[in-house]
Amino acid sequence: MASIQLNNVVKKYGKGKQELQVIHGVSADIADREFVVIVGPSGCGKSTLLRMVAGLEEISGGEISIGGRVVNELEPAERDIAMVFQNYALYPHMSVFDNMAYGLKIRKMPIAEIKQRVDKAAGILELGHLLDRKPRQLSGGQRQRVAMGRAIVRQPQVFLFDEPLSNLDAKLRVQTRLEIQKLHRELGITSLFVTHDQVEAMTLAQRMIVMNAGRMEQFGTPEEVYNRPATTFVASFMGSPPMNLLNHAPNADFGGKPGTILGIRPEHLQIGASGWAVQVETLEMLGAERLVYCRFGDEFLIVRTDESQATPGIGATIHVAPRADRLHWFDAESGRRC
Ligand SMILES: Nc1ncnc2c1ncn2[C@@H]1O[C@H](COP(=O)(O)OP(=O)(O)OP(=O)(O)O)[C@@H](O)[C@H]1O
Repeated sequence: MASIQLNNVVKKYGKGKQELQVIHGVSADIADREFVVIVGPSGCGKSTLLRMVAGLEEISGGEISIGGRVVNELEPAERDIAMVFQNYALYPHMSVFDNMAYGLKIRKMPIAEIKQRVDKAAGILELGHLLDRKPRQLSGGQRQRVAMGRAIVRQPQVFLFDEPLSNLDAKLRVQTRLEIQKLHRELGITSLFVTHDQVEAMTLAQRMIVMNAGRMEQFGTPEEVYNRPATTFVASFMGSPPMNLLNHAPNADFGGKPGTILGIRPEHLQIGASGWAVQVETLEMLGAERLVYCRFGDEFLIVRTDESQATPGIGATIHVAPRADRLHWFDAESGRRC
């Protein structure tokens, strides 16, 4: 059993005048066997949070527990975790087998058991035919699988992934994403996965932690985060193109109170005979779907349509109506969902 508890975790770098707080009290309960993605823009503190769980960064305040045991003071090797990094960190002069076996050898595990574990991991990751190769003789995707194999053979309580797919091309990322999902289904090891890519987060996560500037904005399933974003930050970070956030123009039409922001996703706006009069500024043709960028008073509105609708011309005035059951309201000052 390896749940992970983050209890008001704080991280500060530097001392005195140089002090910089980068994590501002993050709390989250991650269940045994759960796959949780930490997502947020560059610099929001997601790697720092992961490295604190790993024991690679000291914790400035709060508590981290793994499997019910407080690990604040424990060395990385004592935490029963395995980490997969973005740059794979393979030993170039060692074969694939030796790269996967290395961590077990230094723990003085009997060679027969090492062989059995490496063979099993190589089977799961389809690396069996590559065990004699050196890393330079592998593709990027294969190297990434070796890095995962090295984590698997340890049979840890927890997997920590730090942007492991960011060096792969688009096609390989999708494929490796599917492999990681399969791996998690088969092994059921509690996993924390860091990415700045919201598509990766939506597709991999059972639940996700959305971070912004060192704070947790929301912790929920992909559906919750997409359908009920807790803040304007989450609303605009998750979803491409982002949710439209309108400050004033149409609020009164829907009984919006002063000091509120109306959120509406581009796919929940319908072009028709009635609704808000907006002016088309640009169009983006994305194969099956189209994005219509409109000027709406002094605000901007993105509408997502498809080939079933006539494409409006640039400069035209069109009418768009939001789906009344898909409106989101946020407090203008705090940005929090009302
Ligand atoms: N050793 C350090 N000393 C001082 N500040 C640091 C140190 N390491 C990271 N930071 C700062 O902490 C903040 C969070 O960094 P972190 O690497 O966790 O962000 P991130 O969300 O993982 O970003 P990225 O996606 O770019 O890797 C940043 O502002 C960064 O500049």
